[in-house]
Amino acid sequence: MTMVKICGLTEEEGLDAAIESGADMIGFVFYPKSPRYVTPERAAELLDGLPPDIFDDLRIVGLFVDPTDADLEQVFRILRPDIIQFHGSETPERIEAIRLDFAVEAIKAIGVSSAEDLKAAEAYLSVADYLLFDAKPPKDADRPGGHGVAFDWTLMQQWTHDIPWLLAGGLTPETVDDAIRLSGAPGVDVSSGVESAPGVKDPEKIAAFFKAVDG
Ligand SMILES: O=C(O)c1ccccc1N[C@@H]1O[C@H](COP(=O)(O)O)[C@@H](O)[C@H]1O
Repeated sequence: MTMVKICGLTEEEGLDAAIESGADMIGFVFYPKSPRYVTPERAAELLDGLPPDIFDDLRIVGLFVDPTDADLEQVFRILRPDIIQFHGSETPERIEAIRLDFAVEAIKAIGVSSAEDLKAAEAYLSVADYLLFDAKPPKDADRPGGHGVAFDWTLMQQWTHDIPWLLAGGLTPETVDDAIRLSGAPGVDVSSGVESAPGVKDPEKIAAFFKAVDG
């Protein structure tokens, strides 16, 4: 079974569609420059209405970009993500320290445009619980992800390490089956590809995405 993460949830409709479709992970973006930014209070409000047994099979991911301890504390005072997604330039040492201090698992996002980027990712093997391979952002971008941009999925055929990993970047219901086949990904992560507008998830696209993954 391919692991699926739906990221950048802001509204009940998208959250319900992700859960009904069987998401393994759902992500909240705690990066203020993102159109998918939510306050910790809003994320907690969205989660509060859910039956407790949902969390037996669903992991909550908090996405941060180069967070300070204060950024993390501000969120952890209100809700406790199971996993932090590090989507900035965090060093392996910084991730290791946060993992221990906040007793949380870690996804490290790696921007990929060449095989050299895969080599650089090896530095995170001992400190991350998962790696997430995403396209690099466009040059003038004000945020490092969530642009709907894909990279050459076949590059991932060179990745041979055992660590669990997710493929991200520009995935859609139309492309995800090819992406899995060409990359060999054990998991996929999508945000803009299942939206009707930036920050607005489309329940029909979420359902179609899962259908394509399972297909
Ligand atoms: O979604 C964002 O706005 C965002 C902001 C800052 C860092 C990462 C962000 N999104 C993540 O980027 C990848 C790929 O997204 P997409 O499917 O291409 O839209 C994914 O992990 C998002 O969660």
